[in-house]
Amino acid sequence: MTRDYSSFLPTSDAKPPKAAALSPLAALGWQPFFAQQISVEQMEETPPLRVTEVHRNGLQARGESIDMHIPHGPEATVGDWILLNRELPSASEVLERKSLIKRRAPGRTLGIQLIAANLDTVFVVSSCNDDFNVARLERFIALAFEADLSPVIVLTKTDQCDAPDDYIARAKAISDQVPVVALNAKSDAPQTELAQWCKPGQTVAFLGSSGVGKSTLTNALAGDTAITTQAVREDDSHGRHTTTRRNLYFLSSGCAVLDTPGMRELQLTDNASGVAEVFADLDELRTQCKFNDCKHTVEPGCAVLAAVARNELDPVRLARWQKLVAEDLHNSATLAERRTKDKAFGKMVRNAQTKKKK
Ligand SMILES: Nc1nc2c(ncn2[C@@H]2O[C@H](COP(=O)(O)OP(=O)(O)OP(=O)(O)O)[C@@H](O)[C@H]2O)c(=O)[nH]1
Ligand SMILES: [Zn+2]
Repeated sequence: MTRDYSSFLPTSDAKPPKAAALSPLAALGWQPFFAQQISVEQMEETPPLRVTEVHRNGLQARGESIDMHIPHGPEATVGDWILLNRELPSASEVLERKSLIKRRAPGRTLGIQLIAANLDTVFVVSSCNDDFNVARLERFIALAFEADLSPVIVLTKTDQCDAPDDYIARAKAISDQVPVVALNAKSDAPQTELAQWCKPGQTVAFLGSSGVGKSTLTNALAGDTAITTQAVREDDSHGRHTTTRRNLYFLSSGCAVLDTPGMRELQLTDNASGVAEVFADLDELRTQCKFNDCKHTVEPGCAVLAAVARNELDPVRLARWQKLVAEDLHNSATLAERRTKDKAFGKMVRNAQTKKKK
């Protein structure tokens, strides 16, 4: 039997297939992961809204034909989905997150800052110049892995650099799980080079220090979508006002982009598995050390030090790994201590109150 496949072949006047039209919610990044958390009745009663901005006095959130301010209440960050409580918006519920980027709050000794929720891809941006710093890239990548995200390294300003290949090689050496893209952010390159991660219905973000080209990349992806960078005034840890921004933009292509301010200080906390994933080889090697609690400094039978001695491991990279592990342990421990103290204090207060009532 001969089969006729002609109906599957493109006809001579075939036009390129159009991107499937997204529903209004899908265009905001609504995905099956969120839909399965609520019933159709709940969708009507408490419509889902996506948090597009975080302000000092609340959140800005958008849904189907809704764009509104939500007063403080839900513990949400940019990218979160909340179920709007129409009577009491501040009591709106936050849906379970697909991914969450957090860091230790800068300045303050304790506390966690939620940076972005429900991203699909995070672009870790650095430039082919003095900004380039392997330790900082590893830090951002550990943060992304810990957040359940697949990171991509983007190296900008290739047009201002004589030897971008050197930067590209160093970036590629960080992890074989992380693709590296090098480009001139001010050209057409971002649209094509980043296209595979910026599909309709996806949410992406750019993370990196100030001046590496995050806004330039956002604008390049936006094409003709007008993007106005809105400055948001926030209190910093010392009660001073600082101008920051963290906005989620919805591009006409159907992709959502989060533009974050430059982050130089990035302290990891509760990030052990993210660090282990970046340094997967070292994490494997350490299991072969003679002692379980080996610090890989002077111990006999240390498999890590043996690899250094055989020139199979760069001691500088080892030092970076040890620093991140130590920092994460320290920050996670102080936070856990604080939580225990808070609990103990709460109990003491409750006890005192019950005694008073008696
Ligand atoms: N030549 C060249 N200039 C670039 C490139 N990427 C960014 N720039 C320029 O670098 C400067 C900083 O870029 P921004 O996009 O504002 O950097 P940012 O990361 O958003 O910085 P913050 O807003 O401070 O976090 C701007 O003047 C850009 O035009 C690039 O690939 N090539
Ligand atoms: Zn060891």
